[in-house]
Amino acid sequence: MPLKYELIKKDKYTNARVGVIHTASGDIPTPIFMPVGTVGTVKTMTVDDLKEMGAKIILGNTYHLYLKPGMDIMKKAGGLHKFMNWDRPILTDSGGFQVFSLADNRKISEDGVMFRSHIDGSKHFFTPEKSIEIQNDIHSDIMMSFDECVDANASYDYVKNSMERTLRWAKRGLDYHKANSHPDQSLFGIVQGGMFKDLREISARETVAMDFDGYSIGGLSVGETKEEMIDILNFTTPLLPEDKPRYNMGVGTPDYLFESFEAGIDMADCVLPTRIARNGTALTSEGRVVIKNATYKEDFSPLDPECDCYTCSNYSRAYLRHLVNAKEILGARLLSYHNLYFLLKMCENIREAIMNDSFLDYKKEFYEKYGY
Ligand SMILES: Nc1nc2c(CCNCC3CCCCC3)c3[nH]c(NCCc4ccccc4)nc3cc2c(=O)[nH]1
Repeated sequence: MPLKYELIKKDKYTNARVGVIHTASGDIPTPIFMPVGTVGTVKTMTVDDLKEMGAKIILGNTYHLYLKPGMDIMKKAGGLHKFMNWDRPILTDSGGFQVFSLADNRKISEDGVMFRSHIDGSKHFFTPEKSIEIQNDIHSDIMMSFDECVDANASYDYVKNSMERTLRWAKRGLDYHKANSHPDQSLFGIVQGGMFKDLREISARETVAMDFDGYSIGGLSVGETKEEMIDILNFTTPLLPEDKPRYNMGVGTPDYLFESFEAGIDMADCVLPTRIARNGTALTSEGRVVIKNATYKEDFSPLDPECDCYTCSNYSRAYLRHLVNAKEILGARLLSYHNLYFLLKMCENIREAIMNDSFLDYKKEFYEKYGY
C-alpha cells in the first residue's frame, strides 16, 4: 500500500507537528532530516553508520543512478535497497532538478527535457513517464513528480508558463504511476510558482486536486533571500492538506530546518552536512567550526562539547584538524558522521519539544547557543 501519514501532535503555538509516515520499508518519524545519498551512498557512510546515527530514510539520486550504474544493473540488482543493502525507506527525486543543475546543454519542451550527460556527453531524454519508470526500477518508496525548478529571479511570465507545464507533467506522471508502479510505492506532487503568491496558490490548488500521497514545496533554496523563502514557505504550506506529508526540498541549514518545521513541514533534505564536511566545516551546538583554523591546532577538546556521537566521543579538534589538513579521507568521514548526527539529533529534539508544546523555547535556546 502507498504510505500513510499519521498526525500525532500539533504544537500549541506554531504550525509545527509530530507525525509518523508508515511505508512498506518502515516508519519515518517526523519532522525528519533526510541524508542525501547521491550514487547509492551517503558519501563515506556505511549503512550501519546510518542506522547507528538514527537515519530513518535516505535519498537516492535518479539522474545519477540512471547514468551510472544505469538501470540495467539496477534492475538486475533488484533495486537500490538490495544494491546498497539499505532496508529502510528511500526517497528519490525526479531528476529534473539535477538535469538543470548538472547536465550540459539541456533543452526543455512540452514532452520533456533533452540533455547531455555530464559524465560522457551522451544524449538523453527525460519525460514525466520516464522519470517514474526510473524511480520504479530503483524501487523507490517515495517518488517525486517530474517538475521544472525555476531560479529565484525568473520572470513572472516564465514562472507562470513553467508552473502550468509542471502541472501537466504532474498529471502525466501520476497517470503513468497508477498504471505501472508497485502498490507500495508512493508519489508526491511538487508545488512550484517561484516567488509569486498567485502562482503558488494555483500550483498548490491544482496539485492537491490531483490527490498525491504527499506534497513537496519546490522552487525554494534556489538563490532567493531567507525572508523570501520564509514568506513563500509560510504562504504555501497551509495550502497543503494536513493529513499528508509535506516536504521542503533542498533544506538545509539548521535555521532553514527550524523555519520549515515551524511552518508545518515534515521532511527536508540537503547535501550540506556531507558537502561542508568534505571541506572541513562542522555544524556544532556553538555554531559552525571551520576545523582547519589554526585556533584548533592544540585544542584537544571534542568537536562539539554537547554531542555524544562517535566522532565527538573519540577524537579531538586538533586531531580532526590534522586529518583535514593532511587531506586524510578519515577526516571527511568523521566530520560527515558528526554533521549528519547533529542534524538528526536536532530533529529528534524538535520532535520532543513539539510533544511538550515547547518548540519555540527549544528554537530560542538553540539559536542563542548556535549564534543566530
Ligand atoms: N525536483 C525538485 N528538486 C528540488 C531540489 C533537489 C532536492 N534534493 C534532491 C537530492 C536528490 C539526491 C541528490 C542530491 C539532491 C532542490 N534543492 C534545492 N536547494 C538546494 C540548495 C543547496 C544547498 C546546499 C548545497 C547545495 C545546494 N532547491 C530545490 C528545489 C527542487 C525542486 O523544485 N524540484
